[in-house]
Amino acid sequence: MGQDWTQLERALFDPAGHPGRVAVAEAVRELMRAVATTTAATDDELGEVAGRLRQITAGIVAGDRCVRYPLPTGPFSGRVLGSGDPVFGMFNPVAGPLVVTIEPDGTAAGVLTPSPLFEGPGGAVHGGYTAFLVDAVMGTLLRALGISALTGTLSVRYLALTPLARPLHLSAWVESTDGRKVTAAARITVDGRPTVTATGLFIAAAGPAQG
Ligand SMILES: CCCCCCCCCCCC(=O)SCCNC(=O)CCNC(=O)[C@H](O)C(C)(C)COP(=O)(O)OP(=O)(O)OC[C@H]1O[C@@H](n2cnc3c(N)ncnc32)[C@H](O)[C@@H]1OP(=O)(O)O
Repeated sequence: MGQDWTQLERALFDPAGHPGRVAVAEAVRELMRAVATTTAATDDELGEVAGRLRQITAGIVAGDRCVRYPLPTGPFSGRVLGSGDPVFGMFNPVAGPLVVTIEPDGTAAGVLTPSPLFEGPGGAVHGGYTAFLVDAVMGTLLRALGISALTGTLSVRYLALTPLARPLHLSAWVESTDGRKVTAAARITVDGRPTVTATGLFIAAAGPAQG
């Protein structure tokens, strides 16, 4: 494996260097969950909250893109430190954030308890969301292995409903490489039982890595 992310990149990426941005993202995550699930607040109360929230938003001033720090091109190992991306990003309220570690054996392992915001059929996790997670873990693993690649084809097999409010254990590994085509695989396990398996055919960049 390459050099440890913690030595080379932490100063640039560590969310500890941006406590205000991390705190506001976490507060908004909690807000989104409360808004989507509350049965206690009345419609009038929520209408009044909407007005206050719009004032806060106006004070923050939205941009066009998420704030993210440049990705290392790899190889790297250890805990993935996300900034603005929608899966790992400590600055992104939509992100879990998923905590993923690149293991010394060249695999990825992570854990996330999904928010009710991603509820799908049967009170379980939405299948599009689990597909999103496995794609991101495989893509990040490739990045950690020094391969800058985009997903060409993603195949997801849903073995069983993935329950909400339980820790999802994600893992990913590389199956094979054929020129620019890299096949990775991933799995989601809940309480020791696999609920999702996936295969990703990733196409490595022909030119220099993109951030
Ligand atoms: C801190 C946090 C870190 C975070 C780190 C970030 C990780 C995030 C991970 C998220 C991953 C994503 O969601 S990525 C976003 C979703 N993906 C995309 O938007 C990709 C959109 N598609 C494209 O840009 C393009 O079609 C590419 C790059 C996939 C391929 O175009 P290309 O580079 O011109 O490829 P081309 O020369 O035509 O083909 C090369 C070979 O690949 C095959 N090939 C080409 N396309 C495909 C395909 N879709 N599926 C299968 N195979 C394909 C061809 O048959 C050929 O095989 P042969 O003839 O050589 O045998």
